[in-house]
Amino acid sequence: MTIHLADTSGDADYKGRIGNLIRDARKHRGLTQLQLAERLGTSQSAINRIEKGHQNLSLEMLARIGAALDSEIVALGAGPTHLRVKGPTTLSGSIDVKTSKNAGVALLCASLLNRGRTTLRKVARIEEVNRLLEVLNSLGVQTRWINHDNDLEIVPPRDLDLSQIDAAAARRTRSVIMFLGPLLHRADDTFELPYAGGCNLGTRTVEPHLSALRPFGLDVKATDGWYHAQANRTVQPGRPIVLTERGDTVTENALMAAALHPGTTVIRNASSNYMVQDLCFYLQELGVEIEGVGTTTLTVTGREEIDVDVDYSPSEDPIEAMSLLAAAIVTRSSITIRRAPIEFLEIELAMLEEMGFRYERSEEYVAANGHTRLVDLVTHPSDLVAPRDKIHPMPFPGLNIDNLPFFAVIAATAHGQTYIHDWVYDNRAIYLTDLNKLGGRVTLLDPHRVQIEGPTSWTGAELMCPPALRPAVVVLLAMLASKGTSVLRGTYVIHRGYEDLAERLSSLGADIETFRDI
Ligand SMILES: CC(=O)N[C@H]1[C@@H](OP(=O)(O)OP(=O)(O)OC[C@H]2O[C@@H](n3ccc(=O)[nH]c3=O)[C@H](O)[C@@H]2O)O[C@H](CO)[C@@H](O)[C@@H]1O
Ligand SMILES: C=C(OP(=O)(O)O)C(=O)O
Repeated sequence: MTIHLADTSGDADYKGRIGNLIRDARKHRGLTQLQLAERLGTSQSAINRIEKGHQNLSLEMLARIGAALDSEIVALGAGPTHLRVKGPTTLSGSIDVKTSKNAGVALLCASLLNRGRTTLRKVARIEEVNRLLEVLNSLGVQTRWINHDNDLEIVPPRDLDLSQIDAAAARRTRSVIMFLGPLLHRADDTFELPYAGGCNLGTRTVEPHLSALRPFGLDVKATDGWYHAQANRTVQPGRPIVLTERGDTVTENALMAAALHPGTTVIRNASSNYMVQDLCFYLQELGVEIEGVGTTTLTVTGREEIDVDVDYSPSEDPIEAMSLLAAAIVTRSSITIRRAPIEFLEIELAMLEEMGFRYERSEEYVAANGHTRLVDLVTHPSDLVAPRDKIHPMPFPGLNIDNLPFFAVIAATAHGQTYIHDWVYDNRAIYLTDLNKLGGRVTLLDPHRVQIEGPTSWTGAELMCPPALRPAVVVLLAMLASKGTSVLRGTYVIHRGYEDLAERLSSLGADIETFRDI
């Protein structure tokens, strides 16, 4: 993938300017061209060409140069990125599923419980994680990517300082709400957090979080864009905490509050979803006792203080695995999806089988967290038919709500009419009608239900990313199957949850270019 220009100054001029920046940064670091080449595993003549502006540079190479020179100037952070997709594509080859966004963000929040060093292995290097790292850094937490495997080291300070919190970063992610559980124990009696942000999926209540934390003595009022929290540490849960919704992050907040509460807490109607399980396994490594992992009743015996150097490997992302399955299905491709967390995909695969999807799966093996069952999946081009019944999500072990949008693009390739019922989010189904701009026939019956008529003859078009992660990826996948050139603008929303998705699809044979307006 190559950076292209949308301005009039010309490609050569742009490459020359980048080359100058790299030369200046190298000199500033006191390195010779040869020394920089050695750091990058390339030749001195390649560095010479880059500095002279005679070399096309991939974003990955620019990132590596930035890391080698410890220099922001080649990070090219400014301006939105867009994708240009040429189709239709047939994919081939193998791809590994990366670790999940949702476990990643939960574990970053949970690291605040620990006074010791947390090392997280192969963390998804995505914008959602970057925003949380910015917030953690602003509290005085030291974080460091320690190698090219995306292993991340987190060292909290003795005392957290919330006075300089990076509110701008915090407001771009909803996950910051999971700071409440740890901060209840680690902050002053009175503290403030900026309102949580994230994708535009309609109203997402925070009330279940507040009522789950109230039994631990946390009282939160929301005014002027801030949560004003008051912790009364003499209050302890006297009876089981019954969640009113089986939410993932609310369960995680309750777990984190319970982890530093030295008594035993019972959490009922807990989510047993994948990210909650990863959090439980991490907390167990910290010495917190948890019974019932994978069920809806969690019994947690916390600790007065946690000060452990811990090493944990979050598991692979079922939503990324589903995204890759959808990519294979809509492009009628045979690919191998390695490291798919099968226990969180079983219902999705059963539904796909009912629609006529053909695939093979390997023997199961265990993820690096020592618990989650993985398989390799080999997809085959399949003629799909619409399912007889509606497709709808349920809390785990149901069809995952974040996987539901992928069934829209899959249904659009199937013969017949498919109904999809998203009872969870007020706004997400609406964005699925963006598929119509590429030739889809998606009818919004009401804000929660769509009817999809297939099969579709996809045609390339230019559109903005819908302001929601999964629908944006769904549009990108339809573009892979679309005839001609498509442009997808403003892809931050995709980078929020996927690491190098365009590059990785390109490595399977997709024709995708990233470009910016500068
Ligand atoms: C960082 C993270 O882990 N994010 C996930 C988490 O967000 P998170 O846990 O923040 O999800 P929310 O609490 O916002 O719940 C999502 C929506 O579902 C509704 N709801 C949820 C549970 C329930 O039993 N009844 C009910 O009505 C909520 O009111 C809300 O409208 O869970 C969502 C639902 O699985 C996923 O889409 C998100 O990817
Ligand atoms: C809705 C999602 O996540 P978040 O909770 O980060 O908005 C998602 O992953 O699709």
